[in-house]
Amino acid sequence: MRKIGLLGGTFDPVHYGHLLAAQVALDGCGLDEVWFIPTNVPPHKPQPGASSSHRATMLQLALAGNPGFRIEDIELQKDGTSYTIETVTGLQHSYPELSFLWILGSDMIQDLPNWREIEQLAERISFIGLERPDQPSDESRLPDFIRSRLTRASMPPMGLSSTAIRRALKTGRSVRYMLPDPVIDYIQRNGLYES
Ligand SMILES: Nc1ncnc2c1ncn2[C@@H]1O[C@H](COP(=O)(O)OP(=O)(O)OP(=O)(O)O)[C@@H](O)[C@H]1O
Ligand SMILES: O=C(O)c1ccc[n+]([C@@H]2O[C@H](COP(=O)([O-])O)[C@@H](O)[C@H]2O)c1
Repeated sequence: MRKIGLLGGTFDPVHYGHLLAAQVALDGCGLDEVWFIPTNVPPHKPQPGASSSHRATMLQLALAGNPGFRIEDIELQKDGTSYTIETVTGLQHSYPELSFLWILGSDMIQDLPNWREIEQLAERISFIGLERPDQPSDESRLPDFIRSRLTRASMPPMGLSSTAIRRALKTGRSVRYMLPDPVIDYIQRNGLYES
């Protein structure tokens, strides 16, 4: 069965932390591909600063040239909040021949017990967790049913976040080398994150 890693996120904007996380999961966990899933409305954070269409275009620019990466727009096709249980159920229904794993950083690992229908989600899919330097996760605090479905992939710690990038852009500081140049050009051409 082909193994597909799913990296869900707001990608507001996409940055090298996302891209490296996807690449180490691909290489380290024997995945065939990683699909990036931009949320419509994220469940546990404020509305994104950029529209769905801008976030999807930035993602497209960032993924160009990597045959192992692609965008899956299932969440953008639906109105309202994007719950992972619905996304995973939908993808497993559409692609019964594929095996899916959900990739997430340590901030989200800590948050898993609060996700919608997490027991059912953990029965459907296992998780690949990556440490973020600023947000260490304590696995011993996770319930057994999540811990038993969690594999770690090791990643050179990258203290990048979309929040820090939006803040830098707002105050006119450079974001060079934090995200791909074509994405920076797109942000500037479209005047994103200025206010
Ligand atoms: N630097 C990073 N290292 C490892 N994982 C990351 C990193 N940045 C984001 N991720 C993971 O990628 C997924 C999508 O993240 P998201 O799009 O919310 O980015 P973010 O940088 O956390 O955004 P924001 O700062 O707006 O909250 C999440 O699982 C998150 O934990
Ligand atoms: O399904 C849930 O309850 C749930 C709660 C929080 C986050 N998620 C998913 O986790 C991914 C990363 O979330 P975020 O907030 O860091 O963009 C994204 O795909 C979200 O839809 C999902």
